[in-house]
Amino acid sequence: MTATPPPLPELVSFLETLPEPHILCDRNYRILAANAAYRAGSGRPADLIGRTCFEVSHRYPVPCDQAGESCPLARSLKSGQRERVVHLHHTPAGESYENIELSPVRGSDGQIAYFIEKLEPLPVARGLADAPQLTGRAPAFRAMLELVARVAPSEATVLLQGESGTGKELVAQAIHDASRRARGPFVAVDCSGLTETLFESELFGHERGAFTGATARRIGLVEAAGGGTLFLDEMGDIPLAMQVKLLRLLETGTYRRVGSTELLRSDIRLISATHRPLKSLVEQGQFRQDLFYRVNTFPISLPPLRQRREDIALLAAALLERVAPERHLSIAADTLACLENYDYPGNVRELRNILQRASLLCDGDTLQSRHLPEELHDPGTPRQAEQPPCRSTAMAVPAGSLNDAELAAALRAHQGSRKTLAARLGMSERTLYRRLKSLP
Ligand SMILES: Nc1ncnc2c1ncn2[C@@H]1O[C@H](COP(=O)(O)OP(=O)(O)OP(=O)(O)O)[C@@H](O)[C@H]1O
Repeated sequence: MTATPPPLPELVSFLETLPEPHILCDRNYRILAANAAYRAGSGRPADLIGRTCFEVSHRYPVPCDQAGESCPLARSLKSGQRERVVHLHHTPAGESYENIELSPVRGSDGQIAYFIEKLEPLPVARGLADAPQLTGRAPAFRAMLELVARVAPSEATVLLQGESGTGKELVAQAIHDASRRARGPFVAVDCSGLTETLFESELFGHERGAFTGATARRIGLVEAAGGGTLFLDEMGDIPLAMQVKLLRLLETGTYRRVGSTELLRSDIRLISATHRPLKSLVEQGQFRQDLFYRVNTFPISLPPLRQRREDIALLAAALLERVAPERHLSIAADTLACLENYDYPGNVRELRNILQRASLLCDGDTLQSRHLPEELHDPGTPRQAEQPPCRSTAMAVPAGSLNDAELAAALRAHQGSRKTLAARLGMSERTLYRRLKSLP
């Protein structure tokens, strides 16, 4: 390793004035200076200077890129320019995602001599269990979070794509919370099942007398979201005729209330979500191509839970705290194995519902595999066949520990298909049909 000349005192005193936490590193990852904001919030070791950034922030013995993470310093050395990444760091508040911006500083010979690293917490996500926030640390989750961190501060229109229950609404809220509009409203609209007329008046509002039943003037959701974010969930379900009006809103920033000729101006950022690939809807003529290009400016794919199984234990702990906050339940090892081995067609929502149900069935303080629904015991699928079935240590709960009244209530509250209802209740479709048939 080549010795690095001590940094100019002017550079160190400049960093000292910056309000955000900053450190100065050399090419060999050694910390040469840390500003007051970093020291104040750090709780990090007092003997920082001379230690490496990977050891202090990650407790890694080797640079991040050798530990399977992207290293902004290595990237910046290669690209010669500023690099940004999201990293999971050890902080006094536990593990926390941080937005890192690394800028190279060149010496008089034109070579990179130092790096200035700015570290800002990404308050919307946690690596460890923390109730309402996005939880996860799997590579697929981190890649998604990196995109969230990049796009949030901009005004770009975002399209979230992912299966039902992967956390699209949570991510939309996270983008809003990390944006300049965070103090403004976040208005979520479920576009599925809205007819054209209902959609138009919901979105744009209506004047008094605009149609039968319009007894008073009503502002629309676009207006309600003014200064904030409008989240359109299930974008693929918007009727074709409404797509034109939505496109006009996005292109010109203007719209009219139903029954009015007055042109109103909107100040919204649009985030939309879909579980159906919009591109194929375009090919089938069900979605306008021009609108597709307009909303697809910054697409983000949310990984299904089965593609981030390593997060299941972490998520289960976080979700259990949410569904049974007072009980501090733990999960038996074989039960966790069942949970980790299941495919989750309903994704994180299904995991949450499975845990909610299990917590109701469990009288003690440890969830056992007999508290899980039959699907998780069923050694039918190829993946489950690879491992010993969970049945070995536990007695399966008869399908449908929900009583008839609970099942009927769930049916009334559910708006999607029977398939998603079955997934949400943690039972097979077959069982659901059988139970529904026998309802009094
Ligand atoms: N990464 C995550 N960390 C913690 N909770 C999560 C995460 N992802 C999803 N959840 C939880 O899972 C549930 C479903 O999430 P959400 O409603 O955001 O999914 P969705 O993709 O919008 O679903 P749908 O397509 O059916 O509308 C919520 O309770 C949410 O809080």
